[in-house]
Amino acid sequence: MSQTEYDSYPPLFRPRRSPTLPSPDSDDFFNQQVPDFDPVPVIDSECINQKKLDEACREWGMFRLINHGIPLTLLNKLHDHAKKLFSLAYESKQASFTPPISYFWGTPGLTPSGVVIQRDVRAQNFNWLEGFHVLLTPLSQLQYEDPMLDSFRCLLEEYGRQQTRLATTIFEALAKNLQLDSERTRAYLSTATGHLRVHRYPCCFEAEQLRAWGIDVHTDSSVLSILHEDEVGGLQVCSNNQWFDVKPQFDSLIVNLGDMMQAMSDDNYIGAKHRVKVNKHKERISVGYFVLPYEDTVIESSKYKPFTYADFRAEVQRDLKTVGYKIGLQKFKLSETF
Ligand SMILES: O=C(O)CCC(=O)C(=O)O
Ligand SMILES: [Fe+2]
Repeated sequence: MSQTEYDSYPPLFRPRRSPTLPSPDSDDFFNQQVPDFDPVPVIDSECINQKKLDEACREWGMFRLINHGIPLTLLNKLHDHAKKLFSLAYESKQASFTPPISYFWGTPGLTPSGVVIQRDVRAQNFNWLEGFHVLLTPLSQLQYEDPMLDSFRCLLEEYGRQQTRLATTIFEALAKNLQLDSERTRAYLSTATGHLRVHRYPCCFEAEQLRAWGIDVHTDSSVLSILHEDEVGGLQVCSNNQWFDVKPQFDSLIVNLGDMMQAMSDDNYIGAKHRVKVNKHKERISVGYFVLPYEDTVIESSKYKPFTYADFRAEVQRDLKTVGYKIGLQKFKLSETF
């Protein structure tokens, strides 16, 4: 890449001196080798094994979904388009996108419409990523004049439809295992809240000095998140206090449970703790789908005070502004009674 090609990077991410070329045998933490072994439990979407699904949710809060039915051509096109848009000049990305597709960088902490939440000064560590936050429901009522943007919109819409289908199937299987009654099953998943985050993780040339993360350790606030990633790798998941590299596999998806699912399951299922490493020499693209409960539905749980997603989101936004990070479910936990 020539120096001008870094025009697409947010200024803070641009190399301060010429980036060093990768040495062929370097195999350090930031110069990832794709792991041979994949630790994440596998679930076949065409024939869901309820017991295996239950175990994966209890132990990992994450599983790999195979036979998901999303055409590879759609995935390829979506990634190609995303790469093209990310390679536009940073200033033009900042200027050209408004909801329902908004551009962000440096933090995944956004308001529902995709505006970066200004965090407390103590948390001015940047996450080494940029992205498009996409609201799916309004997307279908819109057309862009720019043909490139409009074909991106069409791909996002189709991808969103596929994700809605999968999220519904997965949630029904989870609700069955948890024996949620049909009224709760209906109220706990609102596919109208579905949104996408298309990410690019730029190269981080000074990874050792900066100690940066693509995304720092977190749990998602969602009911479910469904991730598709390219072949670069970098996603890690924590299970039983140990970190594992998730093996990138272009033809499968990674599903992780969010905080809402953890609360709905009375803590029997885990909201997966995960993070993304930076890479010194390769950019990475991933696309996440996130789905929430209806905002005013009260989530009843034996472990938490009754709360709505709107309460939860307000608390998370307050925490980001005041302490700089998300405290999350802990804030709603009922004190243990002995
Ligand atoms: O890019 C990834 O692999 C993970 C993204 C993620 O964790 C998130 O957006 O919450
Ligand atoms: Fe996440």
